[in-house]
Amino acid sequence: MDGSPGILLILDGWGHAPAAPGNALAAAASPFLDALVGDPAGLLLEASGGAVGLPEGVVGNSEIGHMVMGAGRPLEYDSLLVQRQAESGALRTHPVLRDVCGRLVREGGTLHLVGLCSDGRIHADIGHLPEVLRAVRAAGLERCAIHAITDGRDVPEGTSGRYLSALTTMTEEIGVGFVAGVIGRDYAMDKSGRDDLTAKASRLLLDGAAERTAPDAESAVRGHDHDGSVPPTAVTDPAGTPTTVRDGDVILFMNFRSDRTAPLVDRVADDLASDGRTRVRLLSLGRYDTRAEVPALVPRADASGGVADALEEAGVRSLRIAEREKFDHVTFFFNGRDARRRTGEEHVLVPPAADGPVQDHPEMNIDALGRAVVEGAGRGDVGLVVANLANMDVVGHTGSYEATCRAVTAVDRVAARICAAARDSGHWVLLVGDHGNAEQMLTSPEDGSAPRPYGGHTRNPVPCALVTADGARPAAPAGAAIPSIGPTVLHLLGVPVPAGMSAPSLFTLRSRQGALDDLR
Ligand SMILES: O=C(O)[C@H](O)COP(=O)(O)O
Ligand SMILES: [Mn+2]
Ligand SMILES: [Mn+2]
Repeated sequence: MDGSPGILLILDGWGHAPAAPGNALAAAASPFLDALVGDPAGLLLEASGGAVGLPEGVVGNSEIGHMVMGAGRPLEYDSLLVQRQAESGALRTHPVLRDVCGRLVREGGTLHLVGLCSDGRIHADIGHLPEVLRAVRAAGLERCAIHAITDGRDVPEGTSGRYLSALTTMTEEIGVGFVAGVIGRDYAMDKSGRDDLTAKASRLLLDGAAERTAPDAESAVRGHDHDGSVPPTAVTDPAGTPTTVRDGDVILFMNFRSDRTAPLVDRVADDLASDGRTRVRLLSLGRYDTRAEVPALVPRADASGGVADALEEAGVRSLRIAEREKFDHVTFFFNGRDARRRTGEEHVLVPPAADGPVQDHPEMNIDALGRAVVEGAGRGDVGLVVANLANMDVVGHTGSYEATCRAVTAVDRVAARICAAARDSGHWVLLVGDHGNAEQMLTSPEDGSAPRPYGGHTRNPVPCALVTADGARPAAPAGAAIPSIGPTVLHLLGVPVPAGMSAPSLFTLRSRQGALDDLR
C-alpha cells in the first residue's frame, strides 16, 4: 500500500434532487453536506438502472449499491436476470418448472406461488408472474395457489388493493391461478428477528391459519390503513375452507431478493419438517441465503474479485462498521455476497440506541457509530474503514418527512465530525450515497391527486465527495456511477486495482480532465 489510509462513508439513502417540497435534504439543517454538494467540485454519481446492473429505470437499492461499490463494476442484479428470462421466454419453458408442474399434474398436487404483490422491483416484480402462470397453464396444471404479500414500502402506501386486482385480472386472462391468502410484508418479510410474525406467515401459507378470512383478495385489504401490516387473511371458498399445503406440493417463492424472504423460507422448511410433510419441495426464483437448501430457477451473477479480495491480497487491514440494519451491506454485500471474512477484516456491529418506532429516535445510534469510526481509523494498523450511516434510508422508509429531516441533521453532524477528525489524523474520507431516498419524501399519484408521503428509494443520482487532509477536491466527471467507488478506494490506498474491476476510478476520470494527481 503506497497511498494513504482512509474512510469510505456510505450515507444510505443520500440522493440528490433540486430543492422542492418533500426534499428532506434541502429542508433540514445540514450545513456540512450542503457545502459538499454545493461545492463546484462535488460529484453526482448514477446509482440506479443500467448504471449499476438493474433493469433500466429501476430505483437503486442497498444490496446492489454496496455490491457494485465493492466489486468495482456493475453487476447484473437478480431482478435483471429474472426479467431477461421472462422476456426471452426462458422462464415459461424453464425445465425445472416444467418438470415440477408435470409431476404435480400426475399426482394431483398444487403449485403454491408466494411473493410480494407489487412492482417496486426491489424485492419482487409482479410482472414476473404471468410467465410462471403461462408455464403452469402450458403444463396443464390446474391447481396453482397464489399467496400474496402486500407492500406499501417499495411502492406508495395505499396501493395494495390495486395490485391485488391486477393479480386477479392476470389469473383470469391467463386462465390459471387463484389467490389463497393475503398478508402484509411486516409479517411475511420481517428481517428484524420477530419470529412470531414470521411464524404467522408460515402458518397462513401452510395451513391457511388466519386471523380473518375474506371471500376474495381485494376484500382482504379493503379499509386497512397500512399495506404492510395487513393481518394474515385466508381467502376461502364459499364454505369457508382455506387452502393448505399438502405433502408432495411445491412452493415457489417469487421474490428475487433474499434478505427479507429468507427468514420465511427457513421457517417454512422447519415447520414442514416438524409436521412431517417431508415431500414438499421448495423452489425460489432468485437464489436465497437460507439455511434450507432451496434450488433457484435463475442463478446469481458472480460478484467476486472486488475490494475485499484486493485488500486481502495486499495485506491491508479493514474495519467494517454499521448498525444492524446495514451491517450485512458493509460486510456480506460489499464483499461480493460472500460470507467469508477476509484475512485482516474486522467487523463492528453498533448496537441499537433505543427500542420503539424509528420515527421517534431518528438519530438511531449514530453518535456511537461515529465514535467507532474515528477510533477505528485512529488505531494506526487499519488501512480502510468502511462505515454505513443508515439514518436517511431507515428513517426515510417510514415516510415521515419530519423524522427524516432529523435523520439528515444527525448524519450531517456525525459526517462533519468524522471528516474533522480524519483531517487531523491525515486520513482521506470518501462520502457517497448508495441510492436516493431522503431527497424525495413525496410522490405525485398518476391520477393527478395531491402529492402523498413516500418512503421508497428513488432514481436520483447520489452525491459523492472526497475530503482530503489538505482540503483539495476533485472536479466533477460526467456520467460516472457508484461502481467507480471500488477502484477509487483502492487508488487512494495505493492498492493495485484487480483487472475485473471494470469501472473507471474517479481518479482516472479526473485525470482525463487533467485535475487529479494533486489530490494525493
Ligand atoms: O427491504 C427494504 O427495507 C426496502 O424495501 C429496500 O430497502 P434497502 O434496499 O435499503 O434494504
Ligand atoms: Mn441503502
Ligand atoms: Mn432502503
